[in-house]
Amino acid sequence: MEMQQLNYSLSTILEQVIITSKKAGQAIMEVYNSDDFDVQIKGDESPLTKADLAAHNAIISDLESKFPDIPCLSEESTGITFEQRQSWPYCFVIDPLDGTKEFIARNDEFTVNIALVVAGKPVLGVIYAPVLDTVYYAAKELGAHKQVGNEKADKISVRTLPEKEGNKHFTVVASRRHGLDKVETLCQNFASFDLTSRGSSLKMCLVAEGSADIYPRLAPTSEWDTAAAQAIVEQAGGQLLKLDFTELTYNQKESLLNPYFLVLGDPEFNWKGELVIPE
Ligand SMILES: Nc1ncnc2c1ncn2[C@@H]1O[C@H](COP(=O)(O)O)[C@@H](OP(=O)(O)O)[C@H]1O
Ligand SMILES: [Mg+2]
Repeated sequence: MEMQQLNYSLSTILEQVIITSKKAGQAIMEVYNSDDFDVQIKGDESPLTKADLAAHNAIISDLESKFPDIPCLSEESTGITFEQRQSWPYCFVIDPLDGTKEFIARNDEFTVNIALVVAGKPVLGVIYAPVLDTVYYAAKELGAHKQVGNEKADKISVRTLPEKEGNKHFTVVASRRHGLDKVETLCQNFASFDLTSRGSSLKMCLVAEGSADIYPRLAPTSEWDTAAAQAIVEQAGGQLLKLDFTELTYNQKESLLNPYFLVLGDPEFNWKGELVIPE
């Protein structure tokens, strides 16, 4: 499917999606500050709060009115079958509140994720962290940016691996909650590395902005957890790849679960030669 089928430019969509992500962030903050989360447990045993639903509603009503011909696939959408979405040439892929467990734990590391997927690839992504009032955004051919509050937006890019005592030194970012033992195995050939943790899509933003070198995700995620971040990482010069080093795709299969994946910074480094990929 060609890009020109979209009825809007990516810069028009990006401008609106940033506004929408901040509105969703405000809806989340109202719940965060009220102490009335009303935590329920969903069918997949993940938690759901009033904030997830308030953010979902804010995003859907905004995007449906601004871009009526672009369908929305949100973590909190129900009843959309694969048969229906299979025919979509493009769609928004939305996680209204990524890091619900971090939200409940009150550690501030949660985000609103909105991506535009065209023909299976994320071409635009916005990640907004409401407590940090920080937005990461990117679109194809427009680069990746980070903006804190009302400060000037900075262009971001992945970094070249730093050296320590003559060896490459890696900053590895990992989930607080999932797959840490497997990460240690994956990194066993690194001469030196340090580990840092973040909730939600902020892990991928750390690689995109050149604060971390690799984020291995050896635990389950869904398409809305990665679509926006993949656009940002790629525009920042990095990669988000499956364990066989091929690309992740979106809205191409019935299951919305992602395979395990690697987020890689330095594009010049021989990651394939250095990582110990689990079976
Ligand atoms: N068993 C599972 N299946 C699918 N996704 C899972 C999962 N366990 C965790 N996740 C995903 O991992 C995300 C949190 O990752 P992390 O712990 O790295 O911050 C969750 O985002 P949500 O908070 O949006 O549900 C959820 O989507
Ligand atoms: Mg999520």
